[in-house]
Amino acid sequence: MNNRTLLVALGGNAILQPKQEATFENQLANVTASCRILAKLIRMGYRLIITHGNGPQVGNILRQNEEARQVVPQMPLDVCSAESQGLIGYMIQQAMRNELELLGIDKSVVSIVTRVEVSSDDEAFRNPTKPIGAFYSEEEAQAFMQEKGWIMKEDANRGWRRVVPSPLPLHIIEADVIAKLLNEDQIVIACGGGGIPVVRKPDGTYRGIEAVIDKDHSACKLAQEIGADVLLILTDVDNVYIHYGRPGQRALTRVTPPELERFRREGHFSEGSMQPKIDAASRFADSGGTSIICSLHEADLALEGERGTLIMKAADHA
Ligand SMILES: Nc1ncnc2c1ncn2[C@@H]1O[C@H](COP(=O)(O)OP(=O)(O)O)[C@@H](O)[C@H]1O
Ligand SMILES: NC(=O)OP(=O)(O)O
Repeated sequence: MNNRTLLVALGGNAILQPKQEATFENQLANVTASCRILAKLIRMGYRLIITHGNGPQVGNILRQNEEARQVVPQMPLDVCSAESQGLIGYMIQQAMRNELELLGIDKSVVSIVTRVEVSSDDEAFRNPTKPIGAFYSEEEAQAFMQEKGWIMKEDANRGWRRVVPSPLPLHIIEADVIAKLLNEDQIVIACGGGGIPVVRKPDGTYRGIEAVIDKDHSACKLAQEIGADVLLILTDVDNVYIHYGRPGQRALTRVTPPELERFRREGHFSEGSMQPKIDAASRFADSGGTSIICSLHEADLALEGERGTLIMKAADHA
């Protein structure tokens, strides 16, 4: 048995695949399958903190609010993020507890509504880049931009999506309580959807701000603040690749942050998908931790060093 602390960042596909309708049933089925895999890691003896994306969900909650605003008051985007933490946290909490029950493991699972400090001066507020909600065709996107004033961009050749500001996380406000729960052997779901963005006022109080933080960036920050051993970024590809999807494609198995930086400059990683994972993994490795990017389905093998892309500082590779 080992007692290492894993911060698991669950990718969007673990909750909703791009072509699926965003029904509760579809999402719960995906989350249940994902929790079956995560439960194996708990059986292997790892202590787990789970964080997750919320792009499709927070976009849909925002749209529900906008469409229903003649009937019920509209909530701001930070509140929509909080709602998405509850929605997804509930699904993971229920599915994970059920999977543990089936394995005869008596551990409780708890979701924390997590606030994350950002700067109101972050340049992201002038340049929205974070895709949320559903995918649309170019014609639909043009109509939304004209009629509703949305800012929309093409997302990795999969269609057009609305984009919102995505500032960098500065501090996980609930980090202390997350660490305490972990020490009490609880499985903690935290920083969902990158956390609820808030800014600190001069008097030390906080207020929410309308944005969606990238979950990979917050996962790295939380992993650093609670002293996790491994940042495990689970997605739908088995490795990070160079020349991805092109002739000469090659899987990276062990790599250092400076090597990744060289590959980034050569243009190997897509901005809206792999790049935030690379940034988060490199930053965590630079601060002395181990990062792994791998397929959700191979998480256990990746932790044994048999699959996935391992990112560590150069000296640790020796
Ligand atoms: N160099 C690369 N190596 C591997 N995958 C890449 C690369 N560049 C872009 N990708 C894309 O990144 C995707 C994973 O990112 P994303 O869709 O944001 O995942 P998630 O929703 O799981 O966080 C993969 O499906 C792949 O298409
Ligand atoms: N907040 C966030 O990064 O969500 P996705 O991973 O779903 O884009």
